[in-house]
Amino acid sequence: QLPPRLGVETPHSEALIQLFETGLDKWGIDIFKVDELSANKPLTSVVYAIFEKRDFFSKFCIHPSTLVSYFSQVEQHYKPDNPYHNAVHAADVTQSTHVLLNAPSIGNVFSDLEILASVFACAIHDVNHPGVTNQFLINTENELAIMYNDMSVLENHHCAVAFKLLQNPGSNIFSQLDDVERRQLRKMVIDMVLATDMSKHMSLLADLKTMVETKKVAGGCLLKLDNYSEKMQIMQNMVHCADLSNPAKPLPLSTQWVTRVMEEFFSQGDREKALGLPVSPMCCRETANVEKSQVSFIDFIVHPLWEAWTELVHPDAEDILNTLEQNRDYYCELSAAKEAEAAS
Ligand SMILES: COc1ccc(-c2ccn(CCC(=O)N3CCOCC3)n2)cc1OC1CCCC1
Ligand SMILES: [Mg+2]
Ligand SMILES: [Zn+2]
Repeated sequence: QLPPRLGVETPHSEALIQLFETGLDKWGIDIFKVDELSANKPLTSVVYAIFEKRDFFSKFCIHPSTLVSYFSQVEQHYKPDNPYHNAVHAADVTQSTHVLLNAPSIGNVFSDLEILASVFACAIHDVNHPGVTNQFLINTENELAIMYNDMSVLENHHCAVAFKLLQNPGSNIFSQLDDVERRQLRKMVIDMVLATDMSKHMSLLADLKTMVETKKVAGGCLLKLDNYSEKMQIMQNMVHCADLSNPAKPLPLSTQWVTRVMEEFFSQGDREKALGLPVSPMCCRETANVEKSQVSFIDFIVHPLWEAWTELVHPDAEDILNTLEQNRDYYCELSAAKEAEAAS
């Protein structure tokens, strides 16, 4: 028999259905409200709503109860005590990618299987995140760093956990795919999740810029990309953009994410201090300059990436880039005001 609407038991199901009716396809849905209304099952409810909206249940013969069984386990494997890397972040990145996929200029570029892979990759991209960086795991010779030989340690772990959970009884949402599709999906998901490792950022962005230049030459429209590597480049950058989309969301959402990521960094800094390790950049709660860090993060990482993405899908992401630039100015002014206050 069918699971509850949106796959989650909550006293606020009507309000949640309303919120998805108006906001699921919008950049800037209040994902923290989704967390509240879904009784802290934001990921399961967001994935269920997207699968329903994209008709994935029938396209891929997925029984709703199988989806709920699998993503409830995935959701449980996101650590709720992480201020940042928790199921709300996973739901946020998944819903953000769902919106990016709706851009008219990439409307007919991706197959249903590629869209399924992208949505799935986002949902699981940080599963079982320990709330510390790859560098911390390497520096402390954590068993995960030993397991993955210091290479994209977290991102390899997220993939492995997600695919292991698929093997639990009644949880294999891909059981009705044929072997070729299942192998293709697995490869696409691994390629996307491993690309969320910040150490891949510069090469990913360089390739995106090259593609944008080529696209310009080809008369402005996105070619019907035929080879896997070009398509995968766009999918990897799309998921990476969504993973780095906090500063490009409406300010009330963006500031909440800043508080959360800093809290997670500061607790890592506390642990490094207690271990007698050098405290990582931006992880010292006494000396970190939160606003300045956001401005440099936007100037050196987020804006260049979103500028390239906006060119690729021109003009579909103009509003997102504008919001990013407004938010950057806000943090810049806040930083200057703090400095002025400190000087007075
Ligand atoms: C809301 O603010 C942020 C939101 C997201 C990020 C961010 C950076 C890289 N990623 C991708 C995943 C990754 O590689 N990480 C996860 C964060 O820790 C570093 C390794 N995500 C950074 C953010 O702010 C910066 C960190 C402190 C001030 C500037
Ligand atoms: Mg990650
Ligand atoms: Zn992430």
